[in-house]
Amino acid sequence: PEERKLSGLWRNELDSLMEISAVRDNGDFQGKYLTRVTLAGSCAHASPLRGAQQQPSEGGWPTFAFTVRWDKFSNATTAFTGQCFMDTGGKETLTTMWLLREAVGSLEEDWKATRVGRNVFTRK
Ligand SMILES: CC(=O)N1C(=O)N[C@@H]2[C@H](CCCCC(=O)O)SC[C@@H]21
Repeated sequence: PEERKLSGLWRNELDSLMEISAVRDNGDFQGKYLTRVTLAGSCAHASPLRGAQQQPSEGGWPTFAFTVRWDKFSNATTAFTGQCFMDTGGKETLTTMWLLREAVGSLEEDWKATRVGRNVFTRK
């Protein structure tokens, strides 16, 4: 099947940008996530991301997962997982769900440390 790879520039519904660099033969990739959303009013930074995608030999749309380390923001990390789809017009979308883990000061606060959400990305 033609290369169904995630490399390139993507934008989500919050207008955040994700740049995925070359996808290796084993599906590994890395890139940068430029969020437009800052929880504590800090300015936007590019955060490193690493992940891996499937490359199904029988065709079909690959699933993937990646993590973003929000290193210039705070001690937080997000794990995204999802699948790439193409609509009849040839437009690719990445539908994802994510878990955002923020650092909390004590085990007693652990209950409130993880958020879940959805993001849809289309090529920029
Ligand atoms: C304070 C802090 O850690 N962060 C902050 O203020 N913004 C980033 C992330 C924003 C993700 C929004 C979703 C998107 O852009 O698609 S949540 C953790 C990090």
